[in-house]
Amino acid sequence: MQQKKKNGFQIMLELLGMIRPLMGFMLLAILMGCIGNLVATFITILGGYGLLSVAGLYNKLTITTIFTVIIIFAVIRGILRYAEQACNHYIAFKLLASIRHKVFASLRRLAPAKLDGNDKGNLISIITSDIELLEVFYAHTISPIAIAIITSVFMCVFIGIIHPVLGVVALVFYLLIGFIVPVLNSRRGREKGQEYRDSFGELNTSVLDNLYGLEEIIQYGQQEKRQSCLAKKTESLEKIAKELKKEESIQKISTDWIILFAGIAMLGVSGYLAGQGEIEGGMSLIATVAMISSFGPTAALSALSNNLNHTLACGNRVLSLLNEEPIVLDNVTGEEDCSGDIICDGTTFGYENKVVLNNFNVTFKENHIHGILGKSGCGKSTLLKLLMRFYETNKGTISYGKNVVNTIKTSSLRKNVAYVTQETYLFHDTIENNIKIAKEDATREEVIEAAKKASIHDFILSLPSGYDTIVSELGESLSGGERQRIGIARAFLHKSSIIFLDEPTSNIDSLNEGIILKSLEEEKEDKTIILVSHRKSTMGIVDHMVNM
Ligand SMILES: Nc1ncnc2c1ncn2[C@@H]1O[C@H](COP(=O)(O)OP(=O)(O)OP(=O)(O)O)[C@@H](O)[C@H]1O
Repeated sequence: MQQKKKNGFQIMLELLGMIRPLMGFMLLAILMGCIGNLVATFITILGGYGLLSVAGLYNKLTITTIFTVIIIFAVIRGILRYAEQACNHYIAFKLLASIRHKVFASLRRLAPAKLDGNDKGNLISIITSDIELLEVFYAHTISPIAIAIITSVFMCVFIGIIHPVLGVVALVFYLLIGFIVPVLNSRRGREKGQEYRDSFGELNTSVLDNLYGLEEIIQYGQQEKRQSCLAKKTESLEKIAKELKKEESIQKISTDWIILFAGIAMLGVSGYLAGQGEIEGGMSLIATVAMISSFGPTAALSALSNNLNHTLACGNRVLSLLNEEPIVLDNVTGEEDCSGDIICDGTTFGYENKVVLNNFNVTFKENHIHGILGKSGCGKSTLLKLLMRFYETNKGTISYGKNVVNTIKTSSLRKNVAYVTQETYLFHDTIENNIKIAKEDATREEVIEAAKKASIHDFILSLPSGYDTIVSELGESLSGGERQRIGIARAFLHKSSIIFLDEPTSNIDSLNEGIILKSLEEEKEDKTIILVSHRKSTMGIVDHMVNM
């Protein structure tokens, strides 16, 4: 899957676009955050006024009033903080659920062609951890940015009322901490953030690869090599994580240092202004306290830039998946009729730059059994995939009767064609449900009838719970031939007028093969069957042979 190069701002805008339905909650969170943070700042400022009052330098409010207001502010701060966080998390988890739906819909749209050969580990890390990390963006990024801007403007005005020069000093430091440090920091760490997410996906792919190939690894003594390969990937991930942590430390140290310097600068400038008689001496203390105590939101913004690289890299991977264009678009309004001969007319097709079929012509007559022979890799399975419209031809046409395949409604095509692939995948469910995925409303009798035709009924009855046996309980103990026969039972149950079978009997003994072939022959009266096989015995039943 191709990831588009986008800058952080573009990614943020796209992620923000998704928040529209929950805008009310977001504004509420920002409002509560602003009031909460200002209240927290004013607790310290009021403390400053309290000190001045005790020293006899301030007399507009009594110390009791100041103390009472501080307590009220503290309670308000607690309530608002809780409500703000609740609001942000409500938005984040609602959005994560909706993004997950969109990602699954997108995978459905892209399957099978775009997902063919795609590294599944990477997809898994997008679906799980990348989406999960977007929580940071929705719950801990958007409102802090807005809160930092609003509270900083408010504090600049407050300090500016004491003296405009002090307002400008405050503005300079807010900009330094809330804008310049995060921008520089995220610029340094952007590539690293993307690199970290990509390496994480690669590690997932490797782990999956090793788990699937466990037997081959043991058989050919590849354990050490594979282990060292995994260790290398883990080490490189750790290296990137360390570098990101280093950037984070630099950011933290520089922010703390600037806050300290801001306090000193404010004290110096306000002290100078007090010395010049421009402001009262006590106001110098208030301006300094206001400056130091108001850095919470801007400092949080600065700290955000560490995670922002990670978050935006995740956002980019999720958005790339959502925006990916499928190779074949489903036809939702087309023809329903798939009856008639299946005709390939000048069919030409290639994967990327590799031509597999070149001007291929054939007619598969209706209600006949057709065999396809050809050396390995010549394109037999590819032809079946084209007939299923998993891919589209580059030139020439494929038609079912009078209808060209891409004018046929995709759901009709799927309903009218049963396709047994070389690998039958069994889901973690009962044997019955595994067969019933071909026809969800099938009765037990229909399932048994299909299983008998596929010569798997007796085997199923020999299992501890028969048709109710859970496949995962059997683990790997189902043989290749048993899996294949379950796949064939699905095709019989599907009750479609067309059946494509790709090497259906490659793992099946001749006795069971005989039963299946006999069942297929019985079906041919009203079915078009296309069989790909290297086995002479299987080809014995075909009416028409195509040599590719
Ligand atoms: N998704 C894909 N992307 C790129 N190349 C592919 C893809 N699928 C198959 N191929 C290539 O296309 C060619 C035809 O593959 P195909 O599976 O159709 O052959 P086949 O005749 O069915 O082989 P076999 O008899 O071994 O099953 C092969 O060279 C294969 O490597």
